[in-house]
Amino acid sequence: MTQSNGPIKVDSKAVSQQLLDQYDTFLFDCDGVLWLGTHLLPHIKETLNLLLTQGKKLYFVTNNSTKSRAAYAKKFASFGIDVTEDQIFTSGYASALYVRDTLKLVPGTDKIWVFGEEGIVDELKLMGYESLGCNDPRLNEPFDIATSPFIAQGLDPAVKAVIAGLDTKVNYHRLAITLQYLQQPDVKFVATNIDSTYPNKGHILPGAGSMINCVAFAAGREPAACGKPNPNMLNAIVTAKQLNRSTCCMVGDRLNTDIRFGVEGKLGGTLLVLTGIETEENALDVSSDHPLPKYYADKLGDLYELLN
Ligand SMILES: O=C(O)[C@H](O)[C@H](O)COP(=O)(O)O
Ligand SMILES: [Mg+2]
Repeated sequence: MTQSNGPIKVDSKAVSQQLLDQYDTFLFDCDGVLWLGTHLLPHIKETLNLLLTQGKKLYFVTNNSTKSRAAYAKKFASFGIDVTEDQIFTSGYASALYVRDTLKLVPGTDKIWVFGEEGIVDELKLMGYESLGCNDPRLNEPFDIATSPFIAQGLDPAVKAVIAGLDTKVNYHRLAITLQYLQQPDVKFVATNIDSTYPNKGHILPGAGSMINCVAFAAGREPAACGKPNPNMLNAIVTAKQLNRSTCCMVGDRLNTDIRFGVEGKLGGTLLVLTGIETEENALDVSSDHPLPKYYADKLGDLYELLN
């Protein structure tokens, strides 16, 4: 059933075709839209192929910073989906761009402390930056102020920024040393993204924002958050790919990141899918603090199923 005022549900062949006809470019969120962890959602491959056969351009815009763009290309390949690195944008990449283009840190001289995973380190490395923290095995040791090498050796004065993101190895040692850097007033504080939760198969798990808030609260500081809905991330994509915003559609599973990104970024359309974070009730809640999508669907694969 479609709504006359508010989001239109993609629940018929006509609406599915109407949606496809309006846009020449689709920006896809990944977690909760394409997959849940290592589980590919139904008819994703078929939907992407359908769009390609209709001549659409496809880009993938994820707030998940745990993998680099190169690692994501491999993840797509593992599902038998042919996506190249230059179609992928991550919040880790957006954070590295921020360090280089806004903070203007000097590669080879300035270092970055990473409270997060490899995806951030790899993107920084491509820009010539050395990072500390992340998966340094010494951080896996239980924290003891008397024995922590990070406390004993003191802070590295070359560290000029902390980048914080989703860290599935989070522990007190990582939190404690990250806080030491954040107590330095000249060390900038960068967050990959603000997602409070992360959808996996059958479970909603703590997201990057929940971990970042822990160190932000301890430090009494507010980070610059680089992923969706930050317009700088969209500007970077629009410029790199020379996109016409009015013919782009953002597809996501979260209102306060994906749909806000599309609406405030003045993209022609937004499609919310219900395979991740949001429910149908949220999608239709006109009293919501967040912008509502133009369209919503139970799942992305419905675009394909309704047309076949
Ligand atoms: O907490 C996180 O980092 C996010 O919940 C998650 O990984 C977001 O990924 P996206 O849905 O943007 O692909
Ligand atoms: Mg998502």
